[in-house]
Amino acid sequence: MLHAIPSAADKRKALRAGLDSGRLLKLPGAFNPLSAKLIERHGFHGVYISGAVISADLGLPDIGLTTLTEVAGRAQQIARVTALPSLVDADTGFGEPMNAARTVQVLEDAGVAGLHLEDQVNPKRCGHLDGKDVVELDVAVRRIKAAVAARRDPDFVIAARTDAKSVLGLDEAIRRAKAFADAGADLIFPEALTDAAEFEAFRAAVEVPILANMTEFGKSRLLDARTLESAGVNVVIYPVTLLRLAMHAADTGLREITEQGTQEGLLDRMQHRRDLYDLLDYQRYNAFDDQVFNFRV
Ligand SMILES: C[C@](O)(C(=O)O)[C@H](CC(=O)O)C(=O)O
Ligand SMILES: [Mg+2]
Repeated sequence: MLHAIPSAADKRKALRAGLDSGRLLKLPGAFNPLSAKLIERHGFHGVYISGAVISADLGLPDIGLTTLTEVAGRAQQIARVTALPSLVDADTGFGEPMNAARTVQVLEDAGVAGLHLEDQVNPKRCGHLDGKDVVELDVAVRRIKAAVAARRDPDFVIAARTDAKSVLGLDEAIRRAKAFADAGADLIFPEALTDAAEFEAFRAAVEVPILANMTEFGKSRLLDARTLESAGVNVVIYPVTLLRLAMHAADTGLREITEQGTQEGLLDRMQHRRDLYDLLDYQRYNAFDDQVFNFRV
C-alpha cells in the first residue's frame, strides 16, 4: 500500500542489521518496480538494482552509457515500492572521486539503502567480460574515501567492488579489498571470482562483510547458498536472473503467438490477472475509493 512502505532510513537500518546478522542475505535483481514487489513476496532480504539490467532495459549494452540521472531515476522507482532495502550498482561512480561523492548523495536521495562503486576505468564494462581494466589503487581508494565522506546518512551502505581479480590476479584483488575496507567501505564485492576457495581467501583477508555475484553465463561458478554461507559470504546477488527468465518467457510467448496465431496455449504459464492485482495490492486502494477494486474471479 502507498503508505505502508518503511522510510529509506528504516530500510538502511534493516540492511545494516542484516549485514551484522552473520546470515547470508539474498538479493535478486529487480528488472522493474513490479518485480521488486515479487522479490519481497518471496521473502528475500533485499533487492539488487543492476547496472546491466538498467542498460539492457534501455536496449543498451553495459558499457558505461547510462547516466547517474537514469540510474537514480530507476533506482528510486524500484526502491519506493518495496519494504525491502535496495542495493544499487553505481558502476565507477560516473566519473572520478568528486563524481562518486555526488553519486552517493543523489542515490541517498533516491531512497536506496546502499550502492557499490568499482575500481574499473571509465568507461566500464561488464565484470565478466574480457577487455576490462582497472584504475590505479590510489585512484580507487580516493573514490571510496570520497563516497564515504559524502554520505549523510551513516547507515547508507557503501560497498567497494574490485574488478582486479581477472585483470591483475587474486593477490592484487585482495590487497585492494583491504585498502577499500581501510578507506571505510562497509562491504567488499570481489568481482568475477571463480570458486568457493577464492571467496574463502577474501573472507580470511578482510574484516568487513563480503558479497558474491552469482550472475549466470559468466566467470563464476554458480555456488549455492549453503556453500556461500560456509565460505563466510554475507550477501549474494542474482543480478540479471529475473530479466533473463522473463525475456526467455517473452521470447517463447512471441514465438507461440506467431506460430499458433493465439496465446491460448500459454495461459497457464502467465501470471494470472488475479495474481497481478494481488501483488499490486489493488484491493487496498479501496481505502481511497471503494469502486477501485471490483474484480471477481
Ligand atoms: C553485477 C553487474 O555489475 C550488474 O550490473 O548487474 C554485472 C552482472 C552481469 O553482467 O552479469 C557484472 O557482473 O558486471
Ligand atoms: Mg554492473
